[in-house]
Amino acid sequence: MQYQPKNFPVLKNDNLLRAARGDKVDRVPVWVMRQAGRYLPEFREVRAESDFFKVCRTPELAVEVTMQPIRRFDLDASIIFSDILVIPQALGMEVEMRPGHGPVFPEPLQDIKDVSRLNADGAIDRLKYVGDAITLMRHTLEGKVPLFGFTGAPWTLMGYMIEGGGSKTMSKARSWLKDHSEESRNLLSLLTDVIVDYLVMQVKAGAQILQVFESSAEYISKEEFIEFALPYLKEIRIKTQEKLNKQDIELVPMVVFAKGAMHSLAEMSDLGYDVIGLDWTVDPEEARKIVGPNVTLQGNLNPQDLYKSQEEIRELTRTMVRKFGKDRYIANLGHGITPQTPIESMTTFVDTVHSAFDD
Ligand SMILES: Cc1c2[nH]c(c1CCC(=O)O)Cc1[nH]c(c(CCC(=O)O)c1C)Cc1[nH]c(c(CCC(=O)O)c1C)Cc1[nH]c(c(C)c1CCC(=O)O)C2
Repeated sequence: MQYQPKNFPVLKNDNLLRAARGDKVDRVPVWVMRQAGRYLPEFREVRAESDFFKVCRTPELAVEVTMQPIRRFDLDASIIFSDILVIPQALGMEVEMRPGHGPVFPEPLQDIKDVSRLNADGAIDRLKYVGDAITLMRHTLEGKVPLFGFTGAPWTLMGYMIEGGGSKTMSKARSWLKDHSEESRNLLSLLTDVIVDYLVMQVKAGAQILQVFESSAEYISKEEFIEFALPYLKEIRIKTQEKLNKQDIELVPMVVFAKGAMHSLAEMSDLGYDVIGLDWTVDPEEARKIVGPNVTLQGNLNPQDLYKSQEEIRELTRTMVRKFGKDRYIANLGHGITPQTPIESMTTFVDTVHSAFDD
């Protein structure tokens, strides 16, 4: 089947894009990281039938799970179902998603010589299925809400590629930064170039806003973050916009979410991203003071708070939203929603965001 990235339905609810650009909104927009996930029984049903990466690679299945939270909750954005680890796959690395364990690379990068195994030629062609899912999703959404594309950031991808999966410390990857700085920089640059082309491809396919996940920033020091993460995050923003401009494609807002890097909010506010995603460790008013008025903030309820009573969730959410204020703000959790979260808590969260300024 051919998916044509044109004649998309007109966007009806553009509150999230307006918030990202700093324009006035009718209501505070809200979406949730991992909003398509195992806390939804209909998601578990799809996953019972199909392997994780099969869902990613089959546009009809990816669109089905992307639509699931949109059907259930009054959300202001959708995010295409995929994973950050599709990039290492496209570079030739094998990645499995093991139930109850998470991602596993049977053959991680064990030595700097292994970097030569990576094959960036044709990587974007091998990721065409993500573009196809995005295009089909734009048609399926009928303009209800905007669609996010996303990518992992270079340091986070490098970490998984070296550790061979999740890690409590990322110590092997960190020792590359220390003992093989130059080779680490080469790897981070290689990833940056692929990421830029991947993001441009997603926008061409129909993504209306982009989020860059630097989820493993939490494992490195501020000094390492400034040396090995920030420059590449900046390059991604600049080069993606340059390439879109050159091809006469309208720019889309860009979000940077660096979990565990709240020590560097001032530095992040200089990267030129429209939106900074906050994890739950930072106070909304403190964050606003540090970044100034010209960037949108996104976040940041602790996902664990969704295990509290509905009354407590209402109170915490309302307080948070009122601290951020109505302008230049997108409500979200401070990280992904977790599998055991009661569905009712998600409804309470979303509806409380929308009513936070009603009186
Ligand atoms: C680090 C990272 C990964 N993937 C991602 C990140 C960055 C964000 C973050 O920090 O959470 C990003 C991601 N992964 C997924 C999305 C989909 C879109 C969304 O709804 O947000 C997004 C944006 C689906 C997924 N990706 C994964 C699931 C759950 C696995 C399953 O369905 O079997 C989902 C819904 C698996 C995954 N994928 C990854 C891990 C570590 C795991 C296992 C952890 C877990 O089991 O929750 C890598």
